[in-house]
Amino acid sequence: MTEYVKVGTLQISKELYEFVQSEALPETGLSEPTFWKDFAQLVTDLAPKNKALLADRDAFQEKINAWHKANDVVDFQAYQAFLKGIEYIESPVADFTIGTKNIDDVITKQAGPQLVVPIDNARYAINAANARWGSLYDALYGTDVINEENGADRIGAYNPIRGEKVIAFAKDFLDKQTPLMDASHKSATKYAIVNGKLNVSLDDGTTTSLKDATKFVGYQGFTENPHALLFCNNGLHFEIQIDRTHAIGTVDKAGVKDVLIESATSCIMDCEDSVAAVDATDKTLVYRNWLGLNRGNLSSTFTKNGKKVTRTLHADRNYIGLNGEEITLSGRVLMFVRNVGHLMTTNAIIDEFGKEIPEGIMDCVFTSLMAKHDLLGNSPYQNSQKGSVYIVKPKMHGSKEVAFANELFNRVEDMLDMPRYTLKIGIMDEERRTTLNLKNCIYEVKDRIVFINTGFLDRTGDEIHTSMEAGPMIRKGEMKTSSWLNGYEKNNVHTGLRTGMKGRAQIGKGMWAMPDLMADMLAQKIEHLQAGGNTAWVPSPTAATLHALHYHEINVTDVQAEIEKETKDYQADILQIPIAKHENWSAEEIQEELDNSAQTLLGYVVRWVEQGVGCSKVPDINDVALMEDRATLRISSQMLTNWLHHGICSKEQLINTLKRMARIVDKQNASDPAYRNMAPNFNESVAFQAACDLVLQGKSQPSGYTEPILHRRRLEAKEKYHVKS
Ligand SMILES: CC(=O)SCCNC(=O)CCNC(=O)[C@H](O)C(C)(C)COP(=O)(O)OP(=O)(O)OC[C@H]1O[C@@H](n2cnc3c(N)ncnc32)[C@H](O)[C@@H]1OP(=O)(O)O
Ligand SMILES: O=CC(=O)O
Ligand SMILES: [Mg+2]
Repeated sequence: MTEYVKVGTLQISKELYEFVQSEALPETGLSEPTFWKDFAQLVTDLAPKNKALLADRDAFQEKINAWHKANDVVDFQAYQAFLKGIEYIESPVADFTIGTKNIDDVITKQAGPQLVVPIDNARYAINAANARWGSLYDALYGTDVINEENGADRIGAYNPIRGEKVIAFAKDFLDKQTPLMDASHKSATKYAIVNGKLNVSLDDGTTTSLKDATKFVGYQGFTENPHALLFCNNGLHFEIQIDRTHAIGTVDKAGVKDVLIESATSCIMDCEDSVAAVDATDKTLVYRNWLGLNRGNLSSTFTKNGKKVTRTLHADRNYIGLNGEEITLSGRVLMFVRNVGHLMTTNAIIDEFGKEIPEGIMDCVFTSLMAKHDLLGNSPYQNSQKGSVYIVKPKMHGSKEVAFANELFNRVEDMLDMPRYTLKIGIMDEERRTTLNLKNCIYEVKDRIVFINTGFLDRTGDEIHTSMEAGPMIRKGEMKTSSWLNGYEKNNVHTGLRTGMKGRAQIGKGMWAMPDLMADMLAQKIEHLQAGGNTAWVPSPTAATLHALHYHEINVTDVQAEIEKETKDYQADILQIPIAKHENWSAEEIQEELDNSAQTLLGYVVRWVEQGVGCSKVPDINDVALMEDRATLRISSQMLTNWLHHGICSKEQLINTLKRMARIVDKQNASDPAYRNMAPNFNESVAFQAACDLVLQGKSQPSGYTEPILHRRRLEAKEKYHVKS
């Protein structure tokens, strides 16, 4: 049972209250009574507006459902006119350019990977903050980028055959991005700095230098014996690291032990879809970790490979420039924090009417409050060099909801005594009404926006839910190549560029959701840059290091300059509903799709509900480990709901599929001592019941979101299994 402290008209969970009083508020210059008084007023003023916006969502959905029941979607003109008539498609505002100021260079000048991490996991979150720099040798050695042919397997201790392949790959990278005049880095025997230039001795006794001397920018150590050489290419850095006493350096002709890559330039510390935070205890952990990141003192101690490790934030990296000047590069990513959207309420704080307050309002206040410590220099490290706080706001539908976020940000700035537009916003373009009205959405925050990003996973869930009544949807795997999705991706980049984001903001692309398939990522994710994205999401630091290689290959600014010339309007593509021509599906194909969705859904839900894990690697039907979070769950649950609704499968078939897949998921988790089987007592399993709710009640879930059911069932599980809340 949550214990509350009454402060003015609010009741605040004791745990959260004490955390704010003793850890978050001190050294912010804010007075506690004023803080809570302002907080109460904020809730009084904004909670009703928040509620009204949610009612608008429901009203739109009802109208759309009714239209589909009464009309044939093939009549595209009528459909488009209907959406305009109900103002689901808004009238576009006049052309404008964003005017955001005080944005860090990472956003305006550096194209690079964006890592996402569940913030409730301190070990991962610190790792993510430190993922600015990553070892190329480790990223190659540990993943399938280097194949296991000809004895190069990954098993056991260091395999020199594999090591050779790693080194060859890395030297090919050097030859491509920082080529030598008439020689390969593979022939280098010594690197030195002579007269402010890189001098490379070769194994034939000659010396050479770089083809483009400007790419070499600094070093560590001595000119005769540097231990790090710093290069910059397309705005991203990397180091050749030299150590002739190191196990790898000793067998390398030039003593090279590694290539250190500037990897995740920015990172999203996620309070949303990758965490399971359902009550005051969970939310306090989320806020405490974010505070620790902003105060620079978050640490995590754990045992790895039999050794006790304490992980803390990395310091900056220092080099000597070619004129002897000192160069300092950040040792950490630029941190964004993703708040929750407008939907959920939280029992961590109860308002004057005895009601839970909107969680999005609470997140905005507290994540901004923690970030004030960064602004005030209460940390040995600085996140923003420009005095900004970077908040990602997900799951907004249309421009009125963005305007509401802007109002909330204004109010929070006033409350926390921050200059106007300190709080920057990243808009997730991941709901259909935002995609269709993206220009208007950007306009509402034109002086604080720093990114738009295609959250294609949520967006796919919303596509299915919005058009639930239009017909059965195409299979999950076909979504990627569908017209609406391609139109949506293009529209995002074009709208960003037309509103002046080139050189001013991030235009981001979505998550690589197969964390173990790094060879495929390396082959495919370059498309995100070719499509004009100056950042794209990766699930792990290793993926960030490998994805960074793409930014060395392609100069995104040049790509954006080309795309800027195009004038196509993508609305007609975006409105192509992905209805299936299902008549040709065989029984096997249908069952295969049901199995696949049911397996990933159960594999994710069981850990969420029973263990409070918000992001998991779950094997699909082909044993490919997929990153599953609440957005991928939204897709699989809405997919199953849609097929059930349109009679592609029966309820009995669906439940039998879930039961069969539950047994498989139980087996997959057999080695986890904390795991509770779902089979055979399905009625006893809170997780299995949650999965059934998600599918059977999917039609009535707001926008097809999974949060309401997950939260309810997680709270039930916490009570049943006596987990502290
Ligand atoms: C649609 C959307 O909203 S997408 C955004 C939400 N998704 C995410 O945030 C995905 C983030 N990624 C993750 O949470 C994880 O990578 C998962 C759950 C997918 C896989 O986790 P695991 O199964 O533990 O991964 P795995 O065993 O391969 O790797 C663990 C190691 O990698 C590190 N790691 C993995 N992912 C991350 C990450 N995102 N950030 C930092 N470190 C990470 C861990 O710290 C750990 O290293 P350590 O032992 O030195 O601490
Ligand atoms: O948040 C990301 C998404 O794809 O959804
Ligand atoms: Mg999302």
